[in-house]
Amino acid sequence: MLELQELRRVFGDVVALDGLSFDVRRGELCGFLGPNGAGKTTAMRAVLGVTRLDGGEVRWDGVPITADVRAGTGYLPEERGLYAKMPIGEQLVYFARLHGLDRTTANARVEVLLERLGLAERIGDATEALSLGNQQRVQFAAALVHEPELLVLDEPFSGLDPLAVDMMSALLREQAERGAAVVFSSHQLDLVEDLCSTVAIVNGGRTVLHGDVAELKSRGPTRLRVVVDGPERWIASIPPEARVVARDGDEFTLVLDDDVDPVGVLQHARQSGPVVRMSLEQPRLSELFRDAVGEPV
Ligand SMILES: Nc1ncnc2c1ncn2[C@@H]1O[C@H](COP(=O)(O)OP(=O)(O)OP(=O)(O)O)[C@@H](O)[C@H]1O
Repeated sequence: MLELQELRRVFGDVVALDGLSFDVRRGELCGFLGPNGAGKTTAMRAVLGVTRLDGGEVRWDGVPITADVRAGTGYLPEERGLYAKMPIGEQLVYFARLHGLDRTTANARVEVLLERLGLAERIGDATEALSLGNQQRVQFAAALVHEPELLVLDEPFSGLDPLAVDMMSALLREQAERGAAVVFSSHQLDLVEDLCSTVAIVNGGRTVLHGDVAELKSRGPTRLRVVVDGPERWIASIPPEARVVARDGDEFTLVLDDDVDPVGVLQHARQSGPVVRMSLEQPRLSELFRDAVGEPV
């Protein structure tokens, strides 16, 4: 398991990490979220030892992370780095070999990965001949070609088309399923909600929400979606414990305080006119994010 414990990093007047803590277990796919400047890149760089810490500790399997573990980690850095002139297949085999794979295994892995990422035809092309999105696919392949136990990816999905997002999502899921601890930063909250088992949300260098996605959603406030025929009279008398957070024509979304009985709210609505449709819903991750961070993404 990867543990970030009370990480602290200061750049001049800026406190980039202010006691940031969370952990990622093997088999877990963790979305690392936070507004711009929240400290995600700095924290990931600290995990890899690319930036030093002013306090706190990164641990792997219960002990301070070693240079060997760092060297074996699959890392997609913010500043992407591929050899511009080298054919992508050769390059990936080279990275795999650096991580100790024999040539046959390296070749086989690279072939499969390029196929899975829709780049099989481009195996002999130089990086610089590829579009930026395709270069990113190659960079992504470079991070996981050696099947690392720990994968740390800085915004792997940014700027990718939906097909690439699907391909990379499937590969990331498989990495976690084979037992790797996977953490990646993203601003794509719906994608993270679908893909990740856990999330860590940071703001101002501190963790403001961390845990299992399903559990966090179930703990969030209940939402009631109601379609009422002729709702004007009802709206005027909705109790303050049931706040209308969205309206689309006759469809209302209400957030209910914990102690409010949705049935009571419904009965109240029925007195104003026929209720055409109603459903109880859990909050979206984007709402939990906004609540935790206190501002829009
Ligand atoms: N090398 C540096 N020198 C000075 N300040 C830095 C440096 N690196 C990061 N910072 C500052 O630390 C804070 C955290 O930055 P960081 O890049 O970790 O945020 P982030 O969460 O990755 O943001 P984004 O979502 O925009 O990528 C910011 O205020 C940033 O300006």
